[in-house]
Amino acid sequence: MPETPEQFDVIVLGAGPVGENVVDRAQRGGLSVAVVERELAGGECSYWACVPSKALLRSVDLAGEVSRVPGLTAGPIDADAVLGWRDYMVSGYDDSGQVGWIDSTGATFVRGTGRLAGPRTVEVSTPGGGTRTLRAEHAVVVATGSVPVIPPVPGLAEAEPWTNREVTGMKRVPDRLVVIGGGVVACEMAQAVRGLGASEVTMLVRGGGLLGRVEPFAGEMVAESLRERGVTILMGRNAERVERPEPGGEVTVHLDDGTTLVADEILVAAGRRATTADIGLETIGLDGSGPIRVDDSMRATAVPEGWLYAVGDANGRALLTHMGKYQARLCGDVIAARARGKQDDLPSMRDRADALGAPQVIFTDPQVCAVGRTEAQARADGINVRAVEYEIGNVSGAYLLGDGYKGRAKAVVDQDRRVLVGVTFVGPGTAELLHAATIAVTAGVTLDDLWHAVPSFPTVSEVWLRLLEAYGL
Ligand SMILES: Cc1cc2nc3c(=O)[nH]c(=O)nc-3n(C[C@H](O)[C@H](O)[C@H](O)COP(=O)(O)OP(=O)(O)OC[C@H]3O[C@@H](n4cnc5c(N)ncnc54)[C@H](O)[C@@H]3O)c2cc1C
Ligand SMILES: NC(=O)c1ccc[n+]([C@@H]2O[C@H](COP(=O)([O-])OP(=O)(O)OC[C@H]3O[C@@H](n4cnc5c(N)ncnc54)[C@H](O)[C@@H]3O)[C@@H](O)[C@H]2O)c1
Repeated sequence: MPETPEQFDVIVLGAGPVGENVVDRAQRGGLSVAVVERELAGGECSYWACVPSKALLRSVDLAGEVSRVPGLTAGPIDADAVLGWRDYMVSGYDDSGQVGWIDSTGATFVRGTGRLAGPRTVEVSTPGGGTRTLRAEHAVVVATGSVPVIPPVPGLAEAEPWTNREVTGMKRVPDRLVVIGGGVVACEMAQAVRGLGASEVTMLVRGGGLLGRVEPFAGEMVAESLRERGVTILMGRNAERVERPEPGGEVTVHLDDGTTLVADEILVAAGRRATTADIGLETIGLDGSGPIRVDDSMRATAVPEGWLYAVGDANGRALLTHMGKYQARLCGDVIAARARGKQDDLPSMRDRADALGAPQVIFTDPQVCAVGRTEAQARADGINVRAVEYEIGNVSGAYLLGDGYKGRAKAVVDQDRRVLVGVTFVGPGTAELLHAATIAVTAGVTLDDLWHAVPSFPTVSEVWLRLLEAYGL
């Protein structure tokens, strides 16, 4: 006899940071929620991405800062201690704290791999080999995140390359590392591995620059800094073939210019794809070949009756934890409102931030902090643009931070509305400047109003004043 499905108002597939936030908001909205997780509650972000990568970078970043301050010398970094700090920050890869938090919300945590089995139904294969069938009265929310893309280079998959999981979880620092990619993961991890003691780190960058989605000068400044730290960056170079005859032994990478590199490990940081291929989307007429398209309330556009939602990396809007969590908050609220027949289109219930351009901090030294559009994007969008730039090192607050401070700021202005549509800061210690820019871009604060937001002397924030002056105020 088929078992009776367990009934919930909402089923969330995936308990990463994004799924957890849907749980929180839907529970607060008075709905019963089940959340299904096949690995660790907390997701990629907590154990193999944001948290461990920033834990590994912290001492490297601080050593760079100390080296710029006269009278201080950074001692050698104790890599084992840093790896221990990383283990602490990921709670020893134990999710009992996060599961305890989910329990405390009143939601039902279900450990296992979930798959859609027709409309509103999720089948969970549990670790003990059993199956549980869950049925949602109101909504199923896909929050399954993303997985790394392994390019189809002959021999690469067989060489068991490192991905974000192995590099953030490394037990010891490899002496020689080859990195495929020039994006965010590649830059942050090249800096960490080199800073923690690798003697050779070589990046293979298929295009002509690093960090393709931000202003070009940001990639150039990060490239210069990585080179100064001893990282080799091969621009326009591709791996053609990879060999690792002995599992765990040396890796040989054959490049497209006929040369070879030999390393202890090879890290693939070539982008990610949404985890949608194996979650049963075909049972509801979707193909699972990419991110799930959603409207601004996170509802899947291709599903009749509107019971399927997708948030975070799974919808492909912005592969960033804070953006996924923002989507999750509004998604949980929208589902609760719709379930109760309440107004579901309050201003807080639609995604505006992704279209404006998600804020992002890249934790290299220099940090790269950007929100809104780049100048090129703004022009392509038909905005009447004028961009201004300023060397952050000329601001008193920056040069007081240490000798040879290098940084640059750029503001992209919509001349017709006299508002900022994009801001980029590149420089040490600029991460905390970004939120002011995010507020200005999101709220459409005019330059004439910004003029009255007086930055304190001597802080790096005085760069705001200099940008306005560069524009002509
Ligand atoms: C190295 C690295 C560093 C990063 N650093 C930052 C950073 O500093 N700041 C930032 O904002 N972003 C960062 N990111 C991006 C960030 O990690 C992601 O945007 C974020 O994790 C997305 O959250 P999510 O909940 O959508 O997905 P995930 O964190 O991937 O969680 C999805 C969860 O769903 C589960 N799941 C998947 N399929 C199923 C299934 N069928 N059944 C049950 N459970 C399932 C998974 O096990 C996982 O726990 C980084 C990414 C990487 C790779
Ligand atoms: N600090 C942060 O906010 C942070 C940190 C790490 C990751 N993330 C997020 O995680 C996501 C994934 O990061 P990522 O670095 O893997 O992706 P990415 O999209 O930033 O960079 C991918 C890189 O791989 C290269 N590439 C793609 N296919 C290739 C191929 N076949 N051969 C060689 N090179 C190839 C691209 O040219 C690019 O340089 C990003 O979207 C990012 O937003 C964020």
